[in-house]
Amino acid sequence: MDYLKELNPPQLQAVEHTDGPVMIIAGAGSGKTRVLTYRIAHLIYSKGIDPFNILSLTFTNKAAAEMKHRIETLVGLEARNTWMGTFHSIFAKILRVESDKIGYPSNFTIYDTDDSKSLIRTLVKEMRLDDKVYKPSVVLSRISGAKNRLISWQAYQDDPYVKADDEAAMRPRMGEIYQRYQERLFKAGAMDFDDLLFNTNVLFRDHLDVLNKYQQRFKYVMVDEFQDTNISQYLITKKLASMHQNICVVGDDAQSIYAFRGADIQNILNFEKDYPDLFVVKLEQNYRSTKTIVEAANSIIDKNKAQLKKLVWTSNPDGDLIELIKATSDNEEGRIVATTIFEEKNNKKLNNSDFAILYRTNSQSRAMEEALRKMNLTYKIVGGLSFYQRKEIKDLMAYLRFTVNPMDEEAFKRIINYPKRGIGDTSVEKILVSAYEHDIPLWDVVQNAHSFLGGKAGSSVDDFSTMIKSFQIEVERKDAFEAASTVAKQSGLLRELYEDKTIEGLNRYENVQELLNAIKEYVDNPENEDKSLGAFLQEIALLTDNDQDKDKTDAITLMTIHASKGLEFKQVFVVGMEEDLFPSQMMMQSREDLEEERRLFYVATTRAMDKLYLTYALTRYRFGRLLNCEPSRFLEEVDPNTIKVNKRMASKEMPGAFRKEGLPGTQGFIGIKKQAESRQPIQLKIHTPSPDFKPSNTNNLQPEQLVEHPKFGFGKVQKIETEGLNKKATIQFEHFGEKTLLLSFAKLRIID
Ligand SMILES: Nc1ncnc2c1ncn2[C@@H]1O[C@H](COP(=O)(O)OP(=O)(O)OP(=O)(O)O)[C@@H](O)[C@H]1O
Ligand SMILES: [Mg+2]
Repeated sequence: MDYLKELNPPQLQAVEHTDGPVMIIAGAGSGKTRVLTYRIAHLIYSKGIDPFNILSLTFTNKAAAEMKHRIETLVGLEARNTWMGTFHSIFAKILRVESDKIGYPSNFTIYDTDDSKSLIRTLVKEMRLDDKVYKPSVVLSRISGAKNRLISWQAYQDDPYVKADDEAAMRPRMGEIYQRYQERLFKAGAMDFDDLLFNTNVLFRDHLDVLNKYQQRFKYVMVDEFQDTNISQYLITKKLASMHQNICVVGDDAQSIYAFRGADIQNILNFEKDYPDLFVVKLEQNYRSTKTIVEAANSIIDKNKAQLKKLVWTSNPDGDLIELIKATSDNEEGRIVATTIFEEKNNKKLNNSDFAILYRTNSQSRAMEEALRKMNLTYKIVGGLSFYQRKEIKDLMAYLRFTVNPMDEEAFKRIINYPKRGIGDTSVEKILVSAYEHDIPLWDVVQNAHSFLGGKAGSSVDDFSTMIKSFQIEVERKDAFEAASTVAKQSGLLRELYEDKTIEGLNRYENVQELLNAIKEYVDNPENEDKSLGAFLQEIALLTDNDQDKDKTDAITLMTIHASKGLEFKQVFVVGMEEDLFPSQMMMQSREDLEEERRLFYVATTRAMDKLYLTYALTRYRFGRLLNCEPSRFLEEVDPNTIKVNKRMASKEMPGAFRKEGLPGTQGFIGIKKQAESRQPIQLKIHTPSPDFKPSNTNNLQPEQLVEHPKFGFGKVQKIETEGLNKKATIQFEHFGEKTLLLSFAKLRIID
């Protein structure tokens, strides 16, 4: 076959070894995803396997769509019939068919994070607990963590260690909330994201006939990004493949970046134990990036202790050195990135889509966006506050959800009095409480609410339920688009938005129209067999933030590093390379955390094909304050032979104010500049803190005291000044000269 020529010998081996368990653990850009794609094509084309018998699990829906598309070009339209998608979307599809086995309606709702938090907030209130202690996000992450480890609420409550943990955290009633949360979800005919995995496990555990059906169906199982599967995902996959044992997993332990969500590197190690006759393939040649980038990435990941050693090399050209760019502020960082893209585009005749800007946290996009807009560069943000998280969209979606599943409590809360129909919070609470306490389905209570509400509120609720019933008839008779259009109009939602003539109001109106467009597109797409509203809603609930690049115009991609996994771009900017931002301050509790941050840095650098830029700012607005920043320790870990300081920017004069201030972090990198220009290996004079380094309380710091700074080393305090709310210390450092540091940010150890 011709397409097999597009593979190197080990890749070919992996593609042709179709039967029995196969594992490929290999570095970034070595063609793991390509192997999976070609393997599926090969199964269909050469082995005559029915695409319906092939299951492949990808990390994002976007990755699945891309793979499908590629397979289609290799073997034709038949490829559409393979089962391909994220764990969540595939399992939701199965659960929809089998829901009755676990007591759920087939049109169950999928709660997103906001719905889950809102439910938790309600529960905490009902239980009269302090919502500062039982913060919805904290409670949810605790529940989510338990579910990802397949700990049911019963097991949770019975486990003395878990209990002790919660008691230590002053949350003794956590187990009870978990229980109530599950009960309420069940009553609402709803599952949260974690339930999609948890309940699939339950389904397969308790219904062997169902398991057997899917085991027979999935003769071939494949998993991409295997390093980021959690135990719950792994168990389901293993069960599904256990009949035919034709399972192929590919991944890279160096790119495992979801430990905080329960992903477990242990899965890779267990895989060898679970399948003793495992066929292991090594891929070592990187096809994606230049030599410089591959060497830099290798030098970064080398610093991690916990990793499976592997070789990554490339026969690609050396390419340009990595450019290190220093900016005085986050806004200047944005401007430099935008200007550089503008110039590179013109010089090298590149498209916008050849560029990506990657950051550690979503909020960093703002400065980038402003700068790109000023230069008229088209961009798209992947993730962040996405279309489907906007209020007006959630409102209409809630109407649609409630019509399809009138037990959906969170949808109910959103729409019962929106647009306003004179039903106050007390009435709503009464409805919810009677449903909950008397264990009557919410919809039944709503339909009979006039009996206990009376007055205006009672008749309003009556009108509401009559309206919903008329929507339900629409949904039964019509396709998703027609039904949704009726709902948008007759609920009063469109009118409400239409009457708001402010720019924001107009935008919201257009957004709702845009949602209707999307539903139309869904209905018109021949690939979607089920054109019902229920089917559309399920598809939307499973769209992860990472998938929403609907518009296909040529745009620069802005995204978090987490979302960039598996992707590649000609030129990549990793911005905000600063201590406390990347590595993230939030995530730095232990050595393992630092290693996970480093793997994230490895993922970021390995997205680049031709050119990589690392940028940092000396000041940045965070948490509503202007902070001084230090360059990230990761910058020192990159092989100095692969990096240079961007000369144009380095020679640019910094504004006077910054020069005088003598901001921390500048000195070491001026060192870099000189040496990089003469192409010598870079030696940074950054101080290594004493092993017992612990920042002291500097409230009473006095002149003449001796201090240690983690980067600048030892120094003597010259003077202390107060400016507004900020206290500054001028310190004479042994090797770094005099520096003025803001005491609220500088980490100093007082030496007594
Ligand atoms: N044998 C090959 N010949 C030519 N190009 C190849 C070959 N193998 C892989 N590539 C190309 O190299 C790039 C990286 O491949 P791929 O995305 O499959 O790598 P990966 O190992 O999945 O990377 P990641 O770890 O980042 O997910 C792609 O553009 C792919 O088309
Ligand atoms: Mg890949």
